[in-house]
Amino acid sequence: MSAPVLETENLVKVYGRGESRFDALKGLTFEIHEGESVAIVGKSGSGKSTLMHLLALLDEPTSGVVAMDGRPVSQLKPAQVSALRNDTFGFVFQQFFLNANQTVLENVILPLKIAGVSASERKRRGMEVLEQLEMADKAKNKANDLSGGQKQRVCIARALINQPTVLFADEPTGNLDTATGEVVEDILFGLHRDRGITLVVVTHDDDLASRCDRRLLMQDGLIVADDRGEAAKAAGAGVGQASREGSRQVGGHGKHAAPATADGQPASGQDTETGTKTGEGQA
Ligand SMILES: Nc1ncnc2c1ncn2[C@@H]1O[C@H](COP(=O)(O)OP(=O)(O)OP(=O)(O)O)[C@@H](O)[C@H]1O
Repeated sequence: MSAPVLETENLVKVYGRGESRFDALKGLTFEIHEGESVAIVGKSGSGKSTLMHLLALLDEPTSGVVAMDGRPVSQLKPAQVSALRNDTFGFVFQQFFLNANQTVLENVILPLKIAGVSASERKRRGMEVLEQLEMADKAKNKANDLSGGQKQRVCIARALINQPTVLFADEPTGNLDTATGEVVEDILFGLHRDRGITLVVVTHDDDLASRCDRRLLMQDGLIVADDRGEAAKAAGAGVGQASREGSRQVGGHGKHAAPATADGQPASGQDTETGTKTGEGQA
């Protein structure tokens, strides 16, 4: 089986303190392997989004380890974490987080702008990815003019612009009607199948979850089931392997080891995060 791309060890997240303390994650140890599609499922409040934010390096754990290609993220400087996030991850959110007043193309190329890519190269790559998502004809439209499904395609295009190895999607079909949601699902699983992108999806949608290789069921801050599909089991990755393997020490360096940022430049990923979180309502 492929190498783990993400690992956690005894991951804990506590919000608040004193009487308002809330233990959102209570010590999670598991691995996500390169090329897997993983659904994080569970009731509202069980900790799904909290877990995704920690895996995606958008938030820090209270204790425990998140490791990327075997390297604990806590060993990296903030600028390195941001660069790693920007270079390796793509994000798709239920709420789209598009800038309503910018064009489709401008929204899609924002991560490249932050990364300092030249204007001509930005446009070339932006149009390329819009073509892949059959949205090139809308490149000059304002993001606000699009339908929900079109907006989510633009979000996927933006998520792909940096050629991520891991795509995180938080309720990607949550704002879409069933038919449009299926189209978006097909795009995500097509990327997973054809490009080997690792897919980590938080969802309440059983249909979407069932298309993933693996489902992590969360309950009260714990993973209470790690359900792998038959194909994964046949490949020797039966249920329980994650927790057995997870107890081993994480360390070493992999191909996603932090990019050199010795010059201490501001993290492009951090900026990207700000950029991708530009809510429509704020635009
Ligand atoms: N910033 C915060 N401060 C305090 N508590 C928080 C914070 N963020 C989340 N929580 C709490 O942590 C728990 C887990 O939240 P989380 O958003 O991870 O759940 P979820 O499973 O994704 O829920 P949903 O399906 O409703 O989105 C919830 O009880 C939530 O109220």
